Amino acid sequence: MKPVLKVFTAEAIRTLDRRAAEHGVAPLLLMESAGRGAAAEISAWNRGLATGRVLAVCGKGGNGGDALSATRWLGLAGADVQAVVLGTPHGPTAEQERAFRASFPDRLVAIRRAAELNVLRTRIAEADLVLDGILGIGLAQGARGLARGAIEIVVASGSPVVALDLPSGLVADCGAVPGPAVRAELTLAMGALKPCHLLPPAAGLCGEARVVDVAYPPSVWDEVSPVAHVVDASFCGSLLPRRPRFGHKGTFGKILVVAGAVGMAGAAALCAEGALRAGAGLVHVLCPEPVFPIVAALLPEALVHPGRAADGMLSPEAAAEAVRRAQEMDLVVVGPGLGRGPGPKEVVHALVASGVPLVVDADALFALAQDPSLLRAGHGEIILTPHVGEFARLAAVDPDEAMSDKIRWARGMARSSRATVVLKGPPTAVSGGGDVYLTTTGNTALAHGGSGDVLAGMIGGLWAGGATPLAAAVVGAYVHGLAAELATAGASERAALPRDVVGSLPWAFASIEPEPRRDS
Ligand SMILES: NC(=O)C1=CN([C@@H]2O[C@H](COP(=O)(O)OP(=O)(O)OC[C@H]3O[C@@H](n4cnc5c(N)ncnc54)[C@H](O)[C@@H]3O)[C@@H](O)[C@H]2O)[C@@H](O)CC1
Ligand SMILES: [K+]
Repeated sequence: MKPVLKVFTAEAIRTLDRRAAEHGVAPLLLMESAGRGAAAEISAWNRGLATGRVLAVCGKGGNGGDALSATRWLGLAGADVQAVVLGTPHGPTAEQERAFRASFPDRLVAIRRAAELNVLRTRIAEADLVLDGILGIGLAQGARGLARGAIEIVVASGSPVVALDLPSGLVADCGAVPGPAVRAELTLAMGALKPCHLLPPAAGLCGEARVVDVAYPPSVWDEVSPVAHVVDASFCGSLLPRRPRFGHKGTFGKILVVAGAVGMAGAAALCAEGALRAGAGLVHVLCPEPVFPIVAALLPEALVHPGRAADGMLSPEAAAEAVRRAQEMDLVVVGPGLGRGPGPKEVVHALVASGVPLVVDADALFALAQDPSLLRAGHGEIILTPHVGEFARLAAVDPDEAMSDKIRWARGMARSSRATVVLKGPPTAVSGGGDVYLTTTGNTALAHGGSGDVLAGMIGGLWAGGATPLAAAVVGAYVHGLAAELATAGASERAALPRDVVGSLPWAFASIEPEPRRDS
């Protein structure tokens, strides 16, 4: 079983191509393996469309060659195939053009000028399925010229599209959509996933993304490093902290949750429950005195302490108590529903300065963003759990840029702050400054206020239970998403709430726990 799915940049794929050629594997052999694999995948995906009228729209580069090869194989299997080639192909793509003409005479038309694009319009109207081979990883900016015209025609046609490697018009290495781009029902990533298959908004144009094997010599994979890893259940299961059979509540970690304000008592309760359900032995909550009875009533398992309050929030005077209580714990989760003002700011700054291990979430991220230098000066271990908006404020970057390039940004902030960064999803990107891990579990049930509070608590619970900060963050994000999926099995994503998600955690954890579930 593959523990993780690796994600590669366009540059890494070009290195694979180059090294394969240096090992003596001709580009045409790679292209043919990609094309044949794509044809098999398309047939498995929808046999009816794969044996109907199939039109390949091909650029002059390698992506066009993939489409010509795949379509030739579909034609050999009985499909009624046509190809439109834009411009004059070179290299292996020219070989593919010759092979296509030889196999299906009069079924290939070459377009050299924009004025001839009407041919494409006519052919598309007659097709049941379009294979998009206009542009692949060769695109670094918005498509221009013939390619752009062809993309616009494919989009306007509304025909079902299978994209080869990536929907034309996308840039492989990020989720940005720099110009007109094809919307595919199925995208066949050649050799490996690229960031555009995972990151919004580009990932929204890929439809279902599947990987097609390309016949690289196995050794060349060792010569490139993935830019990210998509984690799965077995990988997360292997990262779970062990639960010794004779363990007691002290064995599994003591956590202080510093959270809540008037009107946001639920955030503190959801966070504490997330920590308990992620396995923490003891969870204390420090919240402003006015909400103390509510938090205590919401969660009988937590030990709740009333903190000094001003304006319905913790007051600056509560900072000393927060630090004192923190020092008796394994770690602190600070931020959910904490509010914004001098009290929360003072509390957060004092906790960061104290050096206690911290999960910093929500309003505590806001307090940190007011003085990010504090983060770099802090000497304790810190996990930051921002959503894109919070991240943008902390890193002083445009939110759209942070979202579409979150692999790079998560790693960059982890490096500059020396914290573990959880840049929340979908997908969620986690990095401790080295590898970046993506979790793709979850659904729109998580798009309700309160979800993040549960996640911050879970990460704290896993960390206190013995996971490394990176493992706690990865497993927390993965299982949080799984719990949302379980909470919506046979139920509506719109109606499932964070408390349903938190209630599904026992089953979500069970689905990743390796057997046996306990150590003796
Ligand atoms: N070894 C190989 O030959 C393999 C090729 N593969 C395929 O080859 C693709 C990469 O091939 P290429 O490097 O030729 O790249 P592409 O096929 O993505 O496109 C390159 C072409 O696009 C044009 N172009 C670049 N920027 C443009 C812009 N802004 N507007 C319009 N046109 C633009 C270039 O002039 C060039 O002709 C992969 O995506 C994949 O589909 C893979 O199947 C793996 C094996
Ligand atoms: K394409």
